[in-house]
Amino acid sequence: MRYLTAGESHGRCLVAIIEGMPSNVHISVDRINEELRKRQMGYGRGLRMKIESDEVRILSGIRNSKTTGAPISLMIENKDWPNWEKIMDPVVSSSERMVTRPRPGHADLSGAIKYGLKDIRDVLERSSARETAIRVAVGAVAMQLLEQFDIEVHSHVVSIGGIKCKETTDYSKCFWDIVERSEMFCADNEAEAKMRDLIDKAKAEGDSLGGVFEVVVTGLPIGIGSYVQWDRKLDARLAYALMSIQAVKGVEFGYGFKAAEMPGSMVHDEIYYSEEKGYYRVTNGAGGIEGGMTNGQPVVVRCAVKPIPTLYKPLKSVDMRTKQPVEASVERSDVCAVPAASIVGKAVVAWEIASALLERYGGDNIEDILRVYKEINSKKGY
Ligand SMILES: Cc1cc2nc3c(=O)[nH]c(=O)nc-3n(C[C@H](O)[C@H](O)[C@H](O)COP(=O)(O)O)c2cc1C
Ligand SMILES: C=C(O[C@@H]1CC(C(=O)O)=C[C@@H](OP(=O)(O)O)[C@H]1O)C(=O)O
Repeated sequence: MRYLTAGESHGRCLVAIIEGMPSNVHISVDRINEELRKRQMGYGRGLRMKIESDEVRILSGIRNSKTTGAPISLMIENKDWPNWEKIMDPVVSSSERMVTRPRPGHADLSGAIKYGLKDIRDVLERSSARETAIRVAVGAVAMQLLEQFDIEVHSHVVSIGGIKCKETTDYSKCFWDIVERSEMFCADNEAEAKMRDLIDKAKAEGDSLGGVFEVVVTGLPIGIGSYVQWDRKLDARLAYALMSIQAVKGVEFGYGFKAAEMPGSMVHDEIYYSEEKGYYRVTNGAGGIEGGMTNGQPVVVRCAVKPIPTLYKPLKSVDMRTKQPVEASVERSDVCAVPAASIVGKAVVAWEIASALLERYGGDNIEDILRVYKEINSKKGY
């Protein structure tokens, strides 16, 4: 499967085209909108989230709530568009609110130089994480394919600005209920309260914060992904997808960077076999992936998100018109978007897992794929 997105942050809308989705998969629009709603949540977001109330419109490829096998096109309208219509007009030129003071940490400076753009607006409009709204819609379609196989994708906030949640490896349904009830997607109320205070402090000081989120995929069979070619390794594909999220600066699986400090005897997950379970493990240091393939354990991947680049107390910059020292531009911004990023993470992981699953079990319609899937996975051992 593949998809592309288009659209500017303050343009009319965002769109995506999905290609290669099998037919007869039941798709609930409410389920997509639920993910879109969650992406808008999280303490620390700016005023833009009060303007937007994202809802997907399905333009093609789904009829009577089922995929037809044809390309699926999705659209989300920007409610902010009427406020930007003059500035963003595709035909009539406007020099209103030109941006010439690049923000350190954003795409502004390199983007303007690379594309030869005088107005940084032409960079920020597309580099903006507004684009992640449509990626979440795409991911919510992939999640509904995975649900046919009882594969679930979840995410939660692990830390913000250095404040960490209690560690957990309990990925039972009840854990997810707790996370879903929290505005910050954090399962630790005490930590969440401290995170909110820290966000208030950063906001008052004109600063911003980053953090860490974790995505967990449960219900996976052995053998999704492959070791035979570099670009088919599932961990590599997931890392690529996650690193493509605006502000994600690090990815680790299982014990991740900690494994580099531990002996092999404590890192690797010993192998057991029983008639009832087949091959199984009792630990998950590998984060569910060995040799670029799922090993039957939950996939556990964490992402480091850097602090938001736009600061209300701006950093030093240079005006690209005059080359004089100035303060970086600031229009409006989030202070912290780690909870939102965790929902985007969940979406891109769902997409990669769904794509790799289809490569493993093939088929043009969901019934054929499920038949092959059940036949292969009914064998407990080899
Ligand atoms: C959900 C989300 C919301 C974001 N909101 C903002 C924001 O309000 N202001 C800002 O400067 N950056 C924001 N960012 C981060 C920038 O988009 C990102 O840092 C920028 O595109 C540069 O890309 P890079 O950080 O991956 O190098 C956000 C990121 C995410 C994931
Ligand atoms: C619009 C979204 O996030 C935006 C991401 C973003 C950036 O630079 O990445 C900058 C801000 O844009 P604006 O200046 O319009 O407020 C955020 O609000 C969104 O997440 O839907």
